[in-house]
Amino acid sequence: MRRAWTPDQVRACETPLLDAGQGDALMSRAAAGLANVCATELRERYGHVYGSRVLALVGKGNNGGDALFAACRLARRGAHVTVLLCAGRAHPAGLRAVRALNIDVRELDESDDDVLRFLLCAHLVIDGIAGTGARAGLPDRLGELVRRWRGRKPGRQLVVAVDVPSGVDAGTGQTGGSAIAADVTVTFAGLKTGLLIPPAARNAGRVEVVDIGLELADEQAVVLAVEASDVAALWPAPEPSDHKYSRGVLGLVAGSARYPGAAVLAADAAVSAGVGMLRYVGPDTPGGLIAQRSPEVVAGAGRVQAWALGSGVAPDEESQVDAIRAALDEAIETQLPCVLDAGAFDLIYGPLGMPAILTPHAGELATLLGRLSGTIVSREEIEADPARHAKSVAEAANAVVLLKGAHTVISQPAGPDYVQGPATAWLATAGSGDVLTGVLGALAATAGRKSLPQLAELAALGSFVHGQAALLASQGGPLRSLHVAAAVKYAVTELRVRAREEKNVGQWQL
Ligand SMILES: NC(=O)C1=CN([C@@H]2O[C@H](COP(=O)(O)OP(=O)(O)OC[C@H]3O[C@@H](n4cnc5c(N)ncnc54)[C@H](O)[C@@H]3O)[C@@H](O)[C@H]2O)[C@@H](O)CC1
Ligand SMILES: Nc1ncnc2c1ncn2[C@@H]1O[C@H](COP(=O)(O)OP(=O)(O)O)[C@@H](O)[C@H]1O
Ligand SMILES: [K+]
Repeated sequence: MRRAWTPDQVRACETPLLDAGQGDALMSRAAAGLANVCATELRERYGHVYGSRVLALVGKGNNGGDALFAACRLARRGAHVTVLLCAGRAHPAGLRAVRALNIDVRELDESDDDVLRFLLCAHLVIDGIAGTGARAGLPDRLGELVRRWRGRKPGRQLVVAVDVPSGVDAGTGQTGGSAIAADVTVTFAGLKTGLLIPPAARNAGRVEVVDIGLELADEQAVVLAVEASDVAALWPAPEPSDHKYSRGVLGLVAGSARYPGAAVLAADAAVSAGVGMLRYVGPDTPGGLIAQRSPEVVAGAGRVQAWALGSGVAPDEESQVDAIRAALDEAIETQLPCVLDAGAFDLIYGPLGMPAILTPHAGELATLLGRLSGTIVSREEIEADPARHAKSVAEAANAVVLLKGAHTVISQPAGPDYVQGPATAWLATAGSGDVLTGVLGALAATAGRKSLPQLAELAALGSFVHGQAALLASQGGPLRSLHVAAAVKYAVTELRVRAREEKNVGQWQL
């Protein structure tokens, strides 16, 4: 599991060390780790550190201090370093150190063309403008220069951000008007929440963590991300004594005459994800299509351990809307977990009476937010701060909210958020959300876990595997949602086999 902590948590962890006079040692470790990553990246991209042109952008805080000490280390290894002071002042000891090495130090009072020339000619730009102490957005002139640089940036140029990309809010993940887009972010002690949360997560690039001797407690992390090594342990697997009913039956109310495909895709995905049994509730179209494609599926209502409701159900499809209502009533009575999508959102007016995962995209989240809390928010506003808006709906609906998008944000009323990064943008195609509903439904039915924190973890697991299946289906090119559904089986199998091989254990020992 990847874990992230708020800047305040990291600061609280630093304080005792700073009080004990360890500040210089922390910065020295941070700078050493940063310089090592920069050197490795330079060697990989250009073959050498010696002779490479490095530009360090330096703000007035400790983030700039890290950049200055790292710049010294690179200069000692033969790099041609230029320092650009972006805020007039800079970390005094760091500045003394670069001056002692006769490193070229410039200020932002150079002309725009000169600053742009420095930015465009460097092999490596180190972004030490601002770190965890900063707000979103860059100061006006700097922001404008960064925008112009981004528009003309050479493809091979490397940008390494110190701790967080400048211009992002290290806590909330907001980016303001302008921010640095890094290839690599070298962060200290542990990930800051803004490195996982979109839109800032897009600016971070690959994130490397440098150990500077702080101990952040795993259980206090507030943003998590499921990764490949978690799947084998978390994915519900049958015991030798299991049968189809003990494994878990999923009820699916999805699809309609207008949108039959949604039901076919969700059913296919649930079967591919290894549900004990799937019961499909709905009209002959799409019921007949499901029977043709997935003969494992049983038609008609019956006892289930979870419901997946709403994909491809239009509000005027009365019989399907009634079936969703009946399933919700049953779920409230017996506390069955439900996965709610699309057409099921129209039936949510307040806190839900059963454990549930809602799977809106940004437009659907905007509608839910309006209905549940009277807040009018546009799709764009949600995309600029998805974690906050997902949390509002999670609280108002007392449910897990999985907000779909390039990054998937999973929020719950109390407990950590999860953010799953994009696996492949080819997944942005019709029907891929219906596949996700099927995967989540299968997990809810077979995991036997229904507290909201457990459902949030399952939602993150389902989202991660959905992405892995998309990678298998895509192979770097276009994909069909139907193929993503089929690939769910292979994604789970591959990750389980890999874990078995790594642990060198037998078939039943995971
Ligand atoms: N405190 C420590 O012990 C350690 C801190 N480290 C570094 O220190 C950083 C935090 O240092 P600071 O608290 O000095 O904070 P920053 O280096 O983020 O600087 C904050 C200052 O930048 C200015 N600023 C605010 N928003 C800005 C923006 N959007 N663009 C440009 N400038 C802006 C403000 O005047 C603010 O005072 C961390 O991110 C990390 O890089 C590391 O050296 C490791 C040890
Ligand atoms: N740019 C993107 N990169 C990666 N994944 C994406 C991107 N855009 C959308 N997705 C994912 O694709 C799926 C789309 O779901 P949804 O919007 O419900 O589509 P549909 O209703 O057609 O099934 C979600 O899982 C979402 O997270
Ligand atoms: K930075």
